[in-house]
Amino acid sequence: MTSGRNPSINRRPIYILPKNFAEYLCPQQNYYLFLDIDGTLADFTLNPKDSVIPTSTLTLLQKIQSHGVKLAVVTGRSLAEARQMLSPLVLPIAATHGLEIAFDDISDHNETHVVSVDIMELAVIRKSIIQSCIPFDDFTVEDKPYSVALHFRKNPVLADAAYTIMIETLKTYANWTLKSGKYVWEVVPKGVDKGSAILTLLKRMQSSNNMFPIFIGDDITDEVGFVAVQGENQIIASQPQPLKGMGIKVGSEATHANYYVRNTHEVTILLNSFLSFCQEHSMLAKETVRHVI
Ligand SMILES: O=P(O)(O)OC[C@H]1O[C@H](O[C@H]2O[C@H](CO)[C@@H](O)[C@H](O)[C@H]2O)[C@H](O)[C@@H](O)[C@@H]1O
Repeated sequence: MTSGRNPSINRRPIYILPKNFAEYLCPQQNYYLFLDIDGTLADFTLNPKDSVIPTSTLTLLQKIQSHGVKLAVVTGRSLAEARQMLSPLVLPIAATHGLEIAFDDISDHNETHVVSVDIMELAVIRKSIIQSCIPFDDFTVEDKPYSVALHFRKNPVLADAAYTIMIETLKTYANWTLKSGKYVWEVVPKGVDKGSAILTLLKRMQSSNNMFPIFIGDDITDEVGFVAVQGENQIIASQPQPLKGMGIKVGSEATHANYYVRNTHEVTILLNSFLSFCQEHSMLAKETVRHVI
C-alpha cells in the first residue's frame, strides 16, 4: 500500500511491446486516447512542483491530435496545474481526480465541477494536517484548490504515520474521502473518480458510435479508469454496445488493465507507434483519394 500497490487487485496484464503498439490498432476504429500525467507522461520527482511533461512528449501528442485522434487528460493534478504542465497543448482535462472537468478544445475555458466543494472546510482540514505534520521533517503537504495531498516520497518509512494523520483528520468530516497514490495520501471531496470522469469526457467528445477508448495510467486511482474504458461495469446511455476499449497500466504490478508497459519511456515509444499508425492511415487515405481522382 505504501508505494501505491493495491493488494485487492490480482489480475496480471499482458505486456505490450511498445514499438509494436500499432499492430493492436485497426483503421476502422475511432480512437479516444485518455492519459494520466504523473507516472505516465511525467517522471516522478521528490517535489510535485518540479515535475514536467517533456516538450518532446507534448509535441508527440500534438501530432497525434492533428490526425483527428481525440485526446484528453485525466489527472489528480488541479486543473490550473494540468493546463500549465500541458501548455501549449489544448485539450479536454478531467482534473483533481475527476472533480474539475474542462472541455478546453471544444469551448473556451468551459469548466464544470462534478460535486460542490466546501472551501472553508477544506482550509480547516489543511490546517489540521499541517499541524499534525510538525513533528516530522520529511512530509510535503501539497496545497491544491480542492484537495490536500500529504506526500511521503522523501521518506517512505513515514507511510503509516501519513495514513494515521489523514484518517484521524478525516474522522469529523463526512463529505471528504481519502485516496491513495504513489507515496501520497490525498483528501478529496467524496463522489469523484477517474472512471466517471472518463465516461463524462467520452460522452462530450463522442463524434461517432465506433468508439474505442484507450486509457494509460500508472496508479491506484487509475484502476477505475481501466475498468471504465474496458466496459466492465457500465454502458454509455447513447452507446448501443458496451464499450470495449483498452486499459494500459504503466508498471508491472497487478491491475484491472488488460495490458501494460513498463515505464514512462515505454509510454513515449508506444505513443510514437500510435503516431506512425495515424500517419500510415492518413497516407493510405490520401492514396485512396489519388486513385479515385
Ligand atoms: O493522476 P496523476 O496525474 O498521476 O496525479 C496523481 C498525483 O500526482 C502527483 O503526485 C505524484 O507525483 C509527484 C511528482 O512526481 C510525486 O512526488 C508523488 O510521490 C506522486 O504521488 C501530484 O503531486 C498529486 O497532486 C496528484 O494527485
